[in-house]
This record gives sequence, structure tokens and C-alpha cells, in this order.
Amino acid sequence: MPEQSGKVQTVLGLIEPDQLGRTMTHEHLTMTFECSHVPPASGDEGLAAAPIEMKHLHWLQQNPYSHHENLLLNQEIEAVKEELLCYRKAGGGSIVENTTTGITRNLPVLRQLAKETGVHIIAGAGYYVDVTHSDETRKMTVEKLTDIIVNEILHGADGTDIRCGVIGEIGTSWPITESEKKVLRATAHAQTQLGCPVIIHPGRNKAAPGEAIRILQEAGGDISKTVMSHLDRSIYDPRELLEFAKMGSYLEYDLFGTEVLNYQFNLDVDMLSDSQRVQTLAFLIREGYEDRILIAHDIHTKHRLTKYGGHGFSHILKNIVPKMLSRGITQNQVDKILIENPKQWLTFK
Ligand SMILES: CCC(=O)NCCS(=O)(=O)O
Repeated sequence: MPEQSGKVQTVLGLIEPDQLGRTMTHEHLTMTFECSHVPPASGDEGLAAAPIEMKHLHWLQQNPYSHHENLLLNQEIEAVKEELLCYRKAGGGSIVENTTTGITRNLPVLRQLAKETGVHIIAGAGYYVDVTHSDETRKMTVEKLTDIIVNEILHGADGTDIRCGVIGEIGTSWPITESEKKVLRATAHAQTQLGCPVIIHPGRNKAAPGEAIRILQEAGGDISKTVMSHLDRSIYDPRELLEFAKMGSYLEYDLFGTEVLNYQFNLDVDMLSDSQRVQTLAFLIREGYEDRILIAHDIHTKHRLTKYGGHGFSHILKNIVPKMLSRGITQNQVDKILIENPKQWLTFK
């Protein structure tokens, strides 16, 4: 039985699950997102190249992926540190940092931030979406990928002794590519060995979450210990959502704070607003899924930091929780979503 059993593994070492407190289960503190750059609309090239300024904020908020500099969250370590101190003051305890190989994971920075702020940080093992896979990764067998992921959890990742505490976010596109399927199978095999939490980034299609879960399931993964991220932009129809929920994964609404008219990555999608996210949580609770819900902001670009006029890492604690309570979600249910469910998920079997 690994030493992680019954514990949560942070970048500073193992902790008791009760030490976690309120937990955002899907954030990024340092990463790059150039792999997802969207060319600006014709006529917007000047805005896309301009420094970030107040007068451009609305454009930036609506076109975040067309501004190259906005995709470099790794340049904002000091601002992120300030945000984490505010997050603690607002009652936050822990953050799952989902940056995996392909989007510039930086474990020494995570360890430094954890030391300087007192926020428990849980780092992610494994690989992001196919476009970020190296030729070497693509050639690897499932067994080799499994070994690497297991090693990132048991011994440390990226040549450091800093150990990851979850597998993911494991990136998948739509349709899921062959290389991504191998990583999903390796994830399931590593999870079987370690009894660890897993978190998946689905492709941008309503069929994507179910397909990723099926691949994990067939490879022996523990779906009850797996989170499906980004449901805010993936499944809208209530009947389809309940069909997916029956598969048994955690259901994560992790784009709180994102309010956009057009979702740049898929113009067919009408991205949920925060009010609609809260309505969806209330719906899932009524349908009996309160033990399966997780929430977060998934901050991954500069413009969502308070330094750039964004909502920051404390938005859920300061604004969304009161809204949840005002819409009939009880304090006990809020605590389940923010404390108990993350604790159950993050504790190694
Ligand atoms: C690395 C951050 C990330 O993947 N965020 C998800 C963005 S979206 O696909 O939900 O738009």
C-alpha cells in the first residue's frame, strides 16, 4: 500500500484530508496557453497586439484567446501570490493546480507559492491535449506513459522531487486522438496502481465527456474517483446532463467568473453565465447529485486576475457562495461542494 493511502499529497508533502478546508478543484497558478491561440477577427489585429489597458478590457474579456500576452499566466507569479493571500483571507484552504505536461508546468514555483501563502497546493501529473504532445510522447507505449505518470506521483516530476497529488487535467480533444487515448489508458492504469484522484479535460463537444469516461472505464479506471471538468461548456441539455451524471464521475463546473457572449473555441456553444451555473448546481442537487459536484474558476489567462480587472481566485467564496445560498442551496450543501467532496476526491485510497 503506498504511503499516500488515506492522505492528500500536496507540493509540500502529505497532509491529513481534514487540513484541506475549502478547495477549488481546478485552477492554474502558472502556465502558458499559446497552444490555444485564436487568430483575432479581421480588424482586431491592433487590439490583439496592444498592451493590456483599461480601455481594451471589454474586448480582452470577450476575446481572451486572441491576445498573445494574455496567454502567458507564467509571467504573473507576484500577482498570483497576492491573489492566494486574498484567497486565504476569504476562507480558502486549498487549490488543485491542474497544469500538466504541454502547458509549462512549474513545480518549483508551486512549492514556493505554497510556502509563501499557506495555501495547500495539489499539483497535476500527466499530459494536456494532443497538440501539445511531443513526438517522443506520441511514440510512447501505454506502459511507458503509465510509468512516467506513476513516477510523477511517487517520486516527483520534471526532474524535481516535488510530487503530484492528482492525475490531470488530462487533455482530450474532439474527436479524441490516438495519442490522447493512450494517455487516458495510462491514466487508468496508474490510478489502479495508486488509488489516486484523476481529472479530465474533455473535448469541446457534448459527446466528449462520456467518451473519455468510457475509455477510462474500459481500461479499469475508477470513475467514482474521477472528475469531469468544464461541464459549463460541454453539456447543456438537462436530460443529457443527467445521462452523463449516471456514469458516476464527479461533475465539475469550473468556469465560474467567465461571462462571454461568444465562446471563442466553439461558436455553437452558448457559454453558461454564473447565474446559470448556480441554477445548474441547484438542479443537480435536486436530482440527488450533491455528493458529486465540484466547482472552481479554472483561471488560466492573465485577464481573469484582479490585477487586470478580473474576478480572481476569491470570486466563488465572496460572490458565488452568497448567490448559492440566496437560490435555496443550503450551507450544508455549500460545504459539501467546497469541503467534503474535494476531500473525498483528493484522498488516496
Ligand atoms: C489549461 C486550461 C484549460 O484547458 N481550460 C479550459 C478552457 S475551455 O476548454 O473550457 O474553454
